[in-house]
Amino acid sequence: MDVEKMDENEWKYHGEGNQSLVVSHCQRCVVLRFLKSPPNQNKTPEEILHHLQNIVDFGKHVMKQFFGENYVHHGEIIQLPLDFVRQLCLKIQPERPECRCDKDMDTLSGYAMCLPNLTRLQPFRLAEHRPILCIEIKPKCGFIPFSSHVSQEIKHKVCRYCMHQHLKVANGKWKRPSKYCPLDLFSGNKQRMHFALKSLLQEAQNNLKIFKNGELIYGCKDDQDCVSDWNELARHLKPFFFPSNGLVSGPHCTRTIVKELIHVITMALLSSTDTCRAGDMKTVPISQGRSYCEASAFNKELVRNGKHKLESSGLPRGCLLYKTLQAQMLDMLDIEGLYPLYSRVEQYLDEFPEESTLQIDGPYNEVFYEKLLDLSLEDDGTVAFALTKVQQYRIAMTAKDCSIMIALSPCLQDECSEQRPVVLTSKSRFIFSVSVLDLDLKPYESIPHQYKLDGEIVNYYLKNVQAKEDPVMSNLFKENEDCTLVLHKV
Ligand SMILES: O=P(O)(O)O[C@@H]1[C@@H](OP(=O)(O)O)[C@H](OP(=O)(O)O)[C@H](O)[C@H](OP(=O)(O)O)[C@H]1OP(=O)(O)O
Ligand SMILES: Nc1ncnc2c1ncn2[C@@H]1O[C@H](COP(=O)(O)OP(=O)(O)OP(=O)(O)O)[C@@H](O)[C@H]1O
Repeated sequence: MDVEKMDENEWKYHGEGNQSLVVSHCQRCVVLRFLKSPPNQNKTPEEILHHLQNIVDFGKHVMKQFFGENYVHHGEIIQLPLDFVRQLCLKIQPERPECRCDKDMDTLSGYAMCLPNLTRLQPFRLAEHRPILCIEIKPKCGFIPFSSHVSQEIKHKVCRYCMHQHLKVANGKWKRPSKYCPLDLFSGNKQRMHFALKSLLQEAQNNLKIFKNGELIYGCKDDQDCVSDWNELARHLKPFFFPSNGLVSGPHCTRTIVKELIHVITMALLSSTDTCRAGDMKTVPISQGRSYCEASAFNKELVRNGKHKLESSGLPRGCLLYKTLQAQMLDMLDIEGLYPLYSRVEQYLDEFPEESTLQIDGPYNEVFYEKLLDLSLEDDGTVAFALTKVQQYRIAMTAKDCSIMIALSPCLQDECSEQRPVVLTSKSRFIFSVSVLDLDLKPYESIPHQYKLDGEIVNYYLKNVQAKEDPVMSNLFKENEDCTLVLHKV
C-alpha cells in the first residue's frame, strides 16, 4: 500500500467493537483497524505502537500456534499520514452506531493495523469480483466450569452466556434474551448446532453478522436496533443457494433458504482445514465438565418432551471450534480459583515493580508461548505457578471473546479441486474458508473486573431467575444430573 497516496474517499466505515474501529477499502480486500480510547484519555504514539506491536506479535507467535497458521491473520502495522487519518475519522463519524461513540478512534498516532478483509477474502484466491457470502460468529464460552474452586453450584449447571443474558436484558443492553447457548454450538452434534445457529439468526445480538460482497446484510448495526427479517435475508441469499431461480418466494422459500444457510455454516464449522502446534496439546478432557447447559432452550425442550438423550457428538480435532474450545479451556481454575493467584502476582509486583521478566505486557514471543504449555495444577506456592495460570487465563478469555469468519463463494463442479474444501447444498456448491479474528490478548488489569462481573452475573441469576424457575423443571433436571443416557419407557 502506498501510504503517501492515501485517499479517505477510497475507504468506508466497516464496523467496530469496544476496542477498535475498522474501515475497509472500497475496491481492494483490505481493512485498516484503528485502536479506540475514551475521550481525553489518548495514549501517546509510542504507547499505541507498542500496543499494536503486541497485538501483531501475539497473533503471530502465540495464537497461530493454538489455532493454526491458516486460521489466523495477524496483519501488520502501518504508519499513515495524520491528515488522511483525521479526514477519514470525520468521514466515517456519521456511520458509527451511537452506542459505540463513548470511545474515539485514535487519530493522533497515525498507526493502524492493516489486515485482509475477511468478509471479502476469496477462499483460495479466486478472482476478486466473484460473489461472496461471509458469516461472522462470536461464539463465546463453550464449556461449563469444572474447577473445584467454583463456589456456586449453579455455575456447574448453567453456562455463563445463558446466565449473562438475563443480566444484559435487565441492564437494557438487549431487548430480548437469546435462545442461543454456546454449549449447543460447541457440542459437535448437528441437531444441537442447527438449533444454536437458528437461535443466532432469530436474535443476532452481537454474536452474528452476515455480509454479502463485504456489505453487512444481517445483524445489529446498533445495539438498540436489531431486526431479524428472515424474508429480507432470504431475498439476499436466494442467488447463492438457488442460482437458477428454481424456488418460488414465500414463507416456504424463506425457511428452505435459512435451512440451507444453517447447513453450510455447520459443515464449515466442522471442517478441518488446518493443523497447529498445540493441536495435540493435552488439555482437560471435555467430559470433566458437563456437556450441556440446563438453561439451553434445546435442552429444556428435550426434557419437557421426556427425552433425556443429550447428545454431544464431540468436535473433530482439526476444526476451528475445537481449537477455540481448547484455548478457552486453559481457564482451568475458573475466575474464582484464579483470582487469589492474580493477587499473588500483584503482591510480587508491589515488591518488585520494575520486574519485566514476567512478560505481563509482552513481549509475546516464543518464550511466552512455551510457558503456556505447562498445564500442571499443583500449586507449589510460587509466583511462577501463579503467573502461568494468570497468563493461561488471559489466553482463555481471549478465545472466549474472539469471532469466527466463514467466507463462502459459489463454484461450479469443474472448478472444485481436491485441495479445496467444498460444501454442497441441494442446488449449489461452495468453496469456503474459515478464519478467526479479534485475538487481542485480554489485559492483565481486567482480572479484578472479571472477578466482580462473575459474581454479579451469578447473583443476578440466582436471585431473579433460578428462584422463579418451575420446580417441576428442576426435578426433571435432577434426574439427568450427570448427563448419562437415561431412557424412559414410553
Ligand atoms: O465479559 P463479556 O463476556 O460480556 O464480554 C465482553 C463483550 O461483551 P459481550 O458479552 O460479548 O456482549 C464486549 O463486547 P461488546 O462491546 O458488548 O460488543 C467486548 O468484547 C469485551 O471485550 P473488551 O473488554 O472490550 O476487550 C468483552 O469483555 P471480556 O470479558 O472479554 O474482557
Ligand atoms: N480483518 C477483518 N476483516 C473484515 N472485518 C473485520 C476484520 N477485523 C474486524 N472486522 C470487523 O470489525 C468488527 C470489530 O472488530 P473487532 O472485533 O476486532 O473489534 P474489537 O473492538 O476488538 O471487538 P471487541 O468489542 O470484541 O473487543 C468485527 O466484528 C468485524 O465485523
